[in-house]
Amino acid sequence: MSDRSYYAPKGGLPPQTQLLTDRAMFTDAYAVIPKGTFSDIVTSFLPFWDKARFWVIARPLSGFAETFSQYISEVEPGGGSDRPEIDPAAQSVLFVVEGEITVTVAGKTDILQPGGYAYIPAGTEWQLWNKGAETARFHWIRKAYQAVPGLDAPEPLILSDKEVAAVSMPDTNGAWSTTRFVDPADLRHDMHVTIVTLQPGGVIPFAETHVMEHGLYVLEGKAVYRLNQDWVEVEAGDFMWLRAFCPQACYAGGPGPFRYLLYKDVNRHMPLNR
Ligand SMILES: NC(=O)N[C@H](N)C(=O)O
Repeated sequence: MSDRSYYAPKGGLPPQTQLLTDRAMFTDAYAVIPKGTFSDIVTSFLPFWDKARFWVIARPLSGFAETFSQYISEVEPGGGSDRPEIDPAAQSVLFVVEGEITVTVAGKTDILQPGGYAYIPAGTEWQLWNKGAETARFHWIRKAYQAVPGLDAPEPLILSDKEVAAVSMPDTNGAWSTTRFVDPADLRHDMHVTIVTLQPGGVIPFAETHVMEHGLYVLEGKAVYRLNQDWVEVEAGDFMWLRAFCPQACYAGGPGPFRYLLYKDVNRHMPLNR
């Protein structure tokens, strides 16, 4: 551990006069972790990382029903890791929101800036360092890869949201669109991380109720989101975790686009009880 002061909480709490707990929610069907709650005292540190801290915003809870973990990751200049992952079963998606990270995946190095996306297959050697002058912030989403006999493992991907066209959802005339980093027809993948964009006034017009679990991190804008039987106001910086079959819909009520990073488990059979 090079610099111990980095690992101490720096303060950064809301003032004693302010109560920000009203929007945080944890229910059987969903959780809302609003941005005001990502304070210094709720961070995690991880083995083999330097000058890095993580807000764990999703993790498998029951050990069976939930599929993924998601971290908001913060790496100071000069920080990073030569051994970021310790679980050979874990595949990862990285998505940069601030600053710049240098990522080497299977010996190939790329620099990712805001909007940068990396898919790192399970069992792949990778390294990540912040060689820039600013603190870097990125999402790190991990899922145990479900291999299927007869299907090859997917290869690494490095992309940016600027080079992937958003595709309008059917019959919405662009009011609701999705940016897909992975071809939905590529069944080697068992998780998708996409960007969903709703234009002002755009809606998800019915309560989607499906087996896929979600992590939703709001990148931009404001909306009211239907989570199970509740309508919840959300804005940029908030996180929502939705269990399988949690009904969900949305109304983008802010003056600008509403965009979120969406995790979804896909393309696999469900385990059966024997
Ligand atoms: N809440 C969502 O954005 N859900 C997506 N339509 C989805 O499940 O793909």
